[in-house]
Amino acid sequence: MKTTIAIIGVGLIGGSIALALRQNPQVRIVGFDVRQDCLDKALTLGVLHAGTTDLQTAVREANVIIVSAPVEQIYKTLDRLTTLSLQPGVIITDVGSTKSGIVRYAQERMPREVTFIGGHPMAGSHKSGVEAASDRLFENAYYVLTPTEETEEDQVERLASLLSLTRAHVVRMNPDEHDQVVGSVSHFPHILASALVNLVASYDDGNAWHHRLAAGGFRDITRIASSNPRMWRDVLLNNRDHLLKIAEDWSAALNNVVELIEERDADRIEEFFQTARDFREGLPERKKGALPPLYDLYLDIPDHPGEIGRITTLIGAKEINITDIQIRETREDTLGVLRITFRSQNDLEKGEELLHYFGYKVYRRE
Ligand SMILES: NC(=O)c1ccc[n+]([C@@H]2O[C@H](COP(=O)([O-])OP(=O)(O)OC[C@H]3O[C@@H](n4cnc5c(N)ncnc54)[C@H](O)[C@@H]3O)[C@@H](O)[C@H]2O)c1
Ligand SMILES: O=C(O)C(=O)C[C@]1(C(=O)O)C=C[C@@H](O)C=C1
Repeated sequence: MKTTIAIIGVGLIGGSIALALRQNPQVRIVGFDVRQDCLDKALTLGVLHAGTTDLQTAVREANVIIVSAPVEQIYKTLDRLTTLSLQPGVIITDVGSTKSGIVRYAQERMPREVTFIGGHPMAGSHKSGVEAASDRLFENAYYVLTPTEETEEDQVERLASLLSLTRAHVVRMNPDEHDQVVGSVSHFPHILASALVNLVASYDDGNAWHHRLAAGGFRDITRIASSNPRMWRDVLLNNRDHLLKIAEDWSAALNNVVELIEERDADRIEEFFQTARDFREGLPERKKGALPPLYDLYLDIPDHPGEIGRITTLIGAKEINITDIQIRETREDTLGVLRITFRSQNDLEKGEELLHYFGYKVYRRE
């Protein structure tokens, strides 16, 4: 029997879930978005079977409704869903980056015949929109579900079994515990990355060497500062209490380091870095499959006519397959950053070696 899934908000996350679920031929995906252009793109990319800007049409036949809009819009969507005609036994879930507020809100409003189960796939990107969606975005990531004591077990199992098509590890957590943990490993790092970028930007106003010299380290730690500002505005406002506590702990931790520098305490400064390194090295690695960004290579190119042609000729001559090539930015009119997307890991490695051999400075990360 066919299962109909309604995806409410067909962007990066909604689109990625849709792509993963539609691999099962028994699944039919109907998308709803407030923007017709997002639906058009999703239909062109083969993400949806059907798309509509009418919420009632999207959810009428749905057995599972996945709300994948920005957090504030999740609340509004839940309100609207309570007024619409839904299938008996329907499961509604969301993908919001915060959980306590949303789960409480749903519990207070959803009628008995509807099961709401909070959800949060712990993978994503600083990119937005369905064009960045991938069927393997969640592969080997954790997908957190936050059922409550009242949630029927067979409904949780039904949803977990459906979501296993994303190849994520579906786990269960209490919503408040989720918000504390994710606050420290995801939300707070986004604050730090953006605060650091803003600090350097303010220095850069007086001395433009700051952005010119910003190299690998700065780029690595600030990638997530390129994320969608609206999304993160909602996340911070929704995880206020945990974030305020984490910010307090952070201030104390930073003050500790400042003291060590003031006291010129070489041993403890080294210990500080060693402790961080040990924990960082122990983090589980996500072994993903063909997620396209894994095959991206970035290289600085001189702004000479014919330079890109030379690079593609070198790559083509060695029969290395590329799927995309893009000029990312131009620095100081002398250097540009070229992103080359290779078809496979093997192609990427061969391309990297070749370009390095010909004297190009190549990076795996932007
Ligand atoms: N980006 C990430 O890394 C990430 C990871 C996990 C979870 N999330 C969560 O997923 C959700 C979506 O994030 P995203 O990165 O996919 O954003 P996105 O901007 O790529 O997509 C959001 C989509 O929702 C649509 N939308 C906006 N308001 C809507 C409404 N009222 N009803 C229906 N659709 C609406 C937008 O038009 C857009 O197509 C957010 O709640 C976010 O917290 C994001
Ligand atoms: O990879 C990124 O760019 C992300 O920020 C993904 C990330 C994260 O912080 O890890 C961001 C928000 C989510 O809710 C889940 C995952």
